[in-house]
Amino acid sequence: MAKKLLTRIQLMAMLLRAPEKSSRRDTFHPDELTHHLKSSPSEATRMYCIFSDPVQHWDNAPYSPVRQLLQRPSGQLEKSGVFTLTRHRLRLMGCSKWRAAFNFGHLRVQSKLSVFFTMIILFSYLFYCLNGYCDSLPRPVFDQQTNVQHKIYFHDGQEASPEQRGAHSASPASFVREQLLDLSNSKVPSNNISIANNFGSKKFPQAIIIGVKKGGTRALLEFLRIHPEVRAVGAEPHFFDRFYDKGLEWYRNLMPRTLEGQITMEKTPSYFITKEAPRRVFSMSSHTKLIVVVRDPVTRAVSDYTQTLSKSPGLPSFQNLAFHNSTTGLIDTSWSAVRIGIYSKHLENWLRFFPLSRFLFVSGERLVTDPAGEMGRVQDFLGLKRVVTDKHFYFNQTKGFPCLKKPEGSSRPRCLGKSKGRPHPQIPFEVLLRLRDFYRPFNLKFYQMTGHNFGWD
Ligand SMILES: Nc1ncnc2c1ncn2[C@@H]1O[C@H](COP(=O)(O)OS(=O)(=O)O)[C@@H](OP(=O)(O)O)[C@H]1O
Repeated sequence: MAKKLLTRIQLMAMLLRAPEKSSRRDTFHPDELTHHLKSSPSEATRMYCIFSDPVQHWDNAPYSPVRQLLQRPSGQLEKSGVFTLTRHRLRLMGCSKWRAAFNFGHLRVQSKLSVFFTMIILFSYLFYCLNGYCDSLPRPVFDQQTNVQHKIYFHDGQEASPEQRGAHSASPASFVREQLLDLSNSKVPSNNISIANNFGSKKFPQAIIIGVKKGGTRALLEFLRIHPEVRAVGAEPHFFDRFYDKGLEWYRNLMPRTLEGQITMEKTPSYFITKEAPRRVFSMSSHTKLIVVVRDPVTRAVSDYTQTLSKSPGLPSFQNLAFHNSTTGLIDTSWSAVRIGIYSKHLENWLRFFPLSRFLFVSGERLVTDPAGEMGRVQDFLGLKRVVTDKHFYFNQTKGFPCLKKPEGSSRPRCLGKSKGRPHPQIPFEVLLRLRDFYRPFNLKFYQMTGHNFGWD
């Protein structure tokens, strides 16, 4: 038993070895060769013999057993022949290179066991994939949900402040590492690589969640992904702001495959504040549906700051960044955390290309207090059946947010990751008040533009 196991291991090692040089032809005797050819077939392995010079080997193999084996049914000798032989026999024939595969028909119990275990591993892998877990292989797409410093730098095309920049490792490698880390931390199921996804085709998104940063965009996307007719990229592609020069085909390739009737989606909240984004999206398709998750700009700014602070603990205080001068109370609109919240300004830019009917404004607050209600509106807007309903949500007391009973690709309940729903630092009341005053006219304008009072004032 042990000996046979050893032989098997030797054989395995042999198969894994680099191609060998043939042994010299004059080292064998015809009788010896015949003896080898008669040996037990159970030891046999299907060998693919590749001759460096087939004609020469043919000429130099005058012994009939060898000749029979080498000769193809057509009588022609080919560069690559298939034989049932042991390694030793192949050496004798002067194979210069060879490859091998197990001849299952001849395997004994131990081998069958190893085949059995291999099959178990394969089936487990298949099962795992079909459940959507194996599609998180590294892809050329980046998620920005917790990549704070990166977002400060790129989110609105503005450079970060020196402190923020100092904390940010701007190298592409670290960026990718952070992005992948973020994806794995948040356990966001992604859709790109999956055995189950090999059907359908990759299409440009018909609907995009274009904003706003810290509005609740991740929650919305994850809720939507429960819908069987929605397929979405898990990570944020950032095509229309950062990677536009990669071209539309690059972008389309990031998309998951969809079947007839399914909607392709993506979310990149920085599109909303990117000047060039409306024109770019429009030139991809003027029919693109645009979803904007908006949240009270004051809370949004604090949320944005909280995220930055979590990555750069040495960050100046909120009020230091929010005000040009704390005594005059002049708001610094060049700080992205403040500027993103001027929704009416950004919307104006989009309305130059898209009619209002192409937009859906989702309330970030209602997405927390009434996720099913808000999801109903979203599904209607996308022309989908109302599949995602209140039965999909439960309120997690510890998290303080609604969570999914059964997210996509999982049978277990799941809340969003730690980067969502972080406790905010205490900001002085008068600072918040001043900021609220600042936003009021912009909010009113935004209510008028959208025909929806979000009740932030
Ligand atoms: N269900 C649920 N679970 C957790 N968090 C939720 C949920 N619904 C909305 N939110 C709010 O989403 C805020 C983060 O917004 P985004 O996902 O748009 O952030 S990001 O721009 O992608 O970084 C996040 O902001 P913070 O509370 O400041 O962390 C949440 O308030």
